[in-house]
Amino acid sequence: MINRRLIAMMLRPLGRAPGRLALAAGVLLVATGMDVLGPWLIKHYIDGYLVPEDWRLAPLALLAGLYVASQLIAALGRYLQTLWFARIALDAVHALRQRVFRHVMRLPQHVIDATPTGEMVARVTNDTDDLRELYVEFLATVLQNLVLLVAILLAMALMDLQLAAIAATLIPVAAVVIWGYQRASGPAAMAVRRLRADQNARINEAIGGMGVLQAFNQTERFRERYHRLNVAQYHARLHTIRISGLLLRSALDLVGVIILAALLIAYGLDSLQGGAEIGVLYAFVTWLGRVSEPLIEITQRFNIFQQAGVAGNRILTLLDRPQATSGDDHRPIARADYRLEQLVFRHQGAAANTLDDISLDIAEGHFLGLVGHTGSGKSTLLDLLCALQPVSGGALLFDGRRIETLAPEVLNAAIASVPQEPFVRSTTLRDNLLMGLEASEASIARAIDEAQLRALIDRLPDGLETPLGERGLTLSTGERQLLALARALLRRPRVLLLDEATASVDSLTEARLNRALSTLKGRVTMVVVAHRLSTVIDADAILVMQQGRIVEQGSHEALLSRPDGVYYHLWHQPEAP
Ligand SMILES: Nc1ncnc2c1ncn2[C@@H]1O[C@H](COP(=O)(O)OP(=O)(O)OP(=O)(O)O)[C@@H](O)[C@H]1O
Repeated sequence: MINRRLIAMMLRPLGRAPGRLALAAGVLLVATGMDVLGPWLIKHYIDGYLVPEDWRLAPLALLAGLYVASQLIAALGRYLQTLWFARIALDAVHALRQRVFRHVMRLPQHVIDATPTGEMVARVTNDTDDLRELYVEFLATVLQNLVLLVAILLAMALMDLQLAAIAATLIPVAAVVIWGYQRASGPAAMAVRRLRADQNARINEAIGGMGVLQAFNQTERFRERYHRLNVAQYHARLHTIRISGLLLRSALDLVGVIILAALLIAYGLDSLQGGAEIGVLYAFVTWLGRVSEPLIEITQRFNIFQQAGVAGNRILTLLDRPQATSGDDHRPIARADYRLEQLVFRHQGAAANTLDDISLDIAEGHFLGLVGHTGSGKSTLLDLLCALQPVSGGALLFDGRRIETLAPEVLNAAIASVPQEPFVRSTTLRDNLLMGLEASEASIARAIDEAQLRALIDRLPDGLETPLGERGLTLSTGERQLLALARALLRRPRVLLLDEATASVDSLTEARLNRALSTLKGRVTMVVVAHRLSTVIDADAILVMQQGRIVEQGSHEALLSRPDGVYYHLWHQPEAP
C-alpha cells in the first residue's frame, strides 16, 4: 500500500521549503535537548547539594537559573516548532490540493461522466484532508516524540548505562503492543471510514432526489438504510475505542510500571553496594514517565498514517487519469467549417460504437439540423464538434485542421455551445452571462434581447445583479436555457451548437428565438439538435440519425417528399412537429 511513488508524492511538497524545514528541525532539537536537560539538572542538585547539604548560594543560584532558562527555552522552542511545522504541513497540503484540483479541471468529459460527483469531490477535499492530518500530526507529533524518545534514551545512557538498558526494554515491548494495536485497530478504523463514506453518499443521493423519494414514498426505506449505517458506524467506533482503551494506554502504562519496578530493584541492588545516587533514581523515574507518552502518541498516529496511505493512493489514481488532450495549434480560425471523414466514436467501456462511419461537410455559415430518435447519437456528435470528446476513428476537421490539434483558446473563441442541461453557477445573472468574458453593456443588452431574456431580467428584483442560487435552481428550465443561449450569443461565435437548447421554452418564445437565430444564418455556422422538428424547418440541411449513423439528409421539403423515410414518419407522428 505504501510504495515509493506514494512517499515521493507526499514528500514532494515538503521539499519546497528546505530552509524552513531545517530551521524547524533545529528548533525541535534544541527544545528537546532543553526538555531532557531538566531532570539532569535536578539530579545534580539532589546529588551535588541536597544530599551532602551543601547550601552555597552561587552554585545553587546558577543551577536554578539554568533550570528555569532551559525550561523557558524548551517551552518557546516547542511553540515555534509546532507553529513552523504546522505551516510547512499546511503549505504542503495547500500545494497538493491545488495540484489535484487543477488536474480535475483538465479531465476530459468522458472521465467526468464516468466518475460519480461525490467521489470526485471526496478526492479533492477528504483525501487531501487525510494527508493534511498526516503532515500536521506526523511533523508535529510523531517526529517530535521520536526525537524526544531518542534524546531521553541517550541521556539515560550517559547517566547510567545499566539502568538505561533496563529502561530501554520498554521499546521492544512497546513495539509488540503497537503491533498488536495496529492489527486490531487498523481494520476497525478502516470500517469506520468506509461507513462514513457510505453515509455521505446516502445523504448526497437523498438530498439530490428528495422530491422523487417523497413522491414515491421511499423516504422511510431510505431512513431505515441510513439508520442501519448509523448503527454499524456506532458499533465500529465503539470497537475502536475499546481497542484503544485496552491496548494503548493501559498496556503501555502497565509495561511502564513493570519497568519502573525493575529499575527500583536494580537501583536497590546498586545502593546495597553503596554506589547509587538518589538523584539518578529521580532522573530515571522522571524520564521513564515521559517515555510512555511519546509511545502512546506515536501509536495513536499510526492509524492516520494508514488512512493517509489509502487517501494518497486514491489521489495518485486520480492524478494518473490522462488529462484532456489539447492541441497547440494557435493559428486563428480562417473558415468556420467542418469536415467529418468516416468518423467513428465509441464511449469508453461501451460495447458498440455510438457514432459510426459519419462523413459530412458543414460549410461556413450553414445551418444544419440534427434529428433522430432518443439515443441515436445527436448530442454525442455535438460533443465531438466542440472537441469535448476525442474521436475514436476517422477524422474530424475544423477549418481544414484536425480538431484535436487546435489549441483550446482558439476553439473556445470560435465555438459556443448550449447543452441540453445548461450549467448555471450560484452567482449573479450577470456573472453567469459573462463567465469571465469582458463585454460592453451594449453587447450584453443585445445578447439578452436576441435570447428573449429581457422579460425575465425585468421581473427579477435586482435585474442582472440578482443571485441565481445553487445551480440556478431559482430559474425555470426554460429560463436557464435562454440564459445559456444569451451567454453563447454574447461571445459572437463563429459556430453555434445548440442541443435541444429551446426544448423547454414555450412556442411563442421559441418562434421569437428562431427569428433571432435566423438572422445569424449565413454568418454563423449553426448545428441544432431538435426533437421539435419545427425548430430546424429552415435549416439548409437536416440530418436524420439512427443508431449512430446518418440515415437521411436533405432539406425539410426534400425529406418530406419521401413517404417511406424516417423523417417523414417523425414529422407525421401525432405530436409532431
Ligand atoms: N458516457 C457514456 N457512456 C456510454 N454510453 C453513453 C454515454 N453517454 C451516452 N451514451 C450512449 O450513447 C448513445 C447516444 O447518446 P446521445 O446522448 O448522443 O443520444 P441523443 O441522440 O442525443 O439522445 P437524446 O435525443 O435523448 O438526447 C446512447 O445510446 C447513450 O446511451
